[in-house]
Amino acid sequence: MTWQNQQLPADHPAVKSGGVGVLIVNLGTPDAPEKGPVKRYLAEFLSDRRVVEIPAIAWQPILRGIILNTRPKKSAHAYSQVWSEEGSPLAVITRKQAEAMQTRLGDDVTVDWAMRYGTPSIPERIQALMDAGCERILLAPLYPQYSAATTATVVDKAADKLRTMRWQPSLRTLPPYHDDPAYIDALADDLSRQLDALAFAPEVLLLSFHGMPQRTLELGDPYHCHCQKTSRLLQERLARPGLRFRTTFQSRFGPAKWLGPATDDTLEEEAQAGTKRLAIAAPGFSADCLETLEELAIQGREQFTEAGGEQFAALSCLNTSPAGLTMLEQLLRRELSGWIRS
Ligand SMILES: C=CC1=C(C)c2cc3[nH]c(cc4nc(cc5[nH]c(cc1n2)c(C)c5CCC(=O)O)C(CCC(=O)O)=C4C)c(C)c3C=C
Ligand SMILES: [Fe+2]
Ligand SMILES: [Fe+2]
Repeated sequence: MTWQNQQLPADHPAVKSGGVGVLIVNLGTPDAPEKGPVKRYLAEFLSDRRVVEIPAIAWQPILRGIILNTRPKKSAHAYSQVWSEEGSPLAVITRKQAEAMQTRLGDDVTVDWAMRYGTPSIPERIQALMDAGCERILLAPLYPQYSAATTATVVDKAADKLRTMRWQPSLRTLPPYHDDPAYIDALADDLSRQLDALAFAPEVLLLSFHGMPQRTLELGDPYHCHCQKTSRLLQERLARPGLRFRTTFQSRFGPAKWLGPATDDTLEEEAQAGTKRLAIAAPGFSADCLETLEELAIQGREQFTEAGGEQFAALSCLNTSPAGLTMLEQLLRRELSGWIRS
């Protein structure tokens, strides 16, 4: 960053300028695994019109009258099962990813992190980057597969903040990277390493992506196609004798039809069909979170073993693995091109 004060008149306020910032963003998480904080978080998340595409006049009474009075207790219990000493896994891992990027990218850039819902918020961190002199900001939503409910809503939130600013930073956004060789290589390396380290050889590797309403596919959201392409490219790289792949969608929410096949149904179906050894990976999540640590690793194991399966492993997300960080550095450097020395 450049201090330009020496060029300013003596009575001019101090201004920092000329810096480059990176803002890594993930979905968001409650501040504590308790009913109140979970309710606040869900109220913000599920009021986003990009997430629940039902007119507010119909949706808000259902959300406020039913969902926010029932779900927070259940979700808080689920969060309490995965919460760590340092906090919510999603927030902790995202912070560590940002710290690692700061180390790798060096002093040319200021790296920060934010959550789309909850804290630290996108507007607060954009302001902090501006205050630190970053006139150029690379906004990096860590969603390999684009969806309106994830990637687009991050950009919306940043734009809301920019709308309030007299002196706006220049903004770039990290494109989806679902088929980027750097991403596929990182997943292939990291998942191969994890498969090799298992005490058993799985018959099936289930690749589970977060679900979306089926309607989003019909409306033109590329999410489903991005997930299928990631899955195909990854399968080509992970092929090994005796290993079969399935691509599934998890975390169904609400009564509408969601993308399928559903992860939970598939776990049961596989066990009932005689599969005894199964591993599951979640390539669409950049960081382990409630959806992987509780829904897959805890509930998924129960579903599989109760239906007759014997050996089950939930593989970790890229998180702060060397392969994951190297990929992230590569993607960020590419998008920072022209802004920093390469
Ligand atoms: C990875 C991409 C994600 C997509 C796509 C996505 C869509 C989506 N999610 C919901 C509803 C919920 N998701 C919840 C948690 C959650 N979702 C993602 C990611 C995607 N969601 C993550 C990383 C997390 C974990 C957050 C954490 O704190 O660890 C939840 C909250 C938890 C719960 O109560 O079960 C809900 C609700 C919808 C409706 C949707 C698409 C329209
Ligand atoms: Fe979700
Ligand atoms: Fe879930």
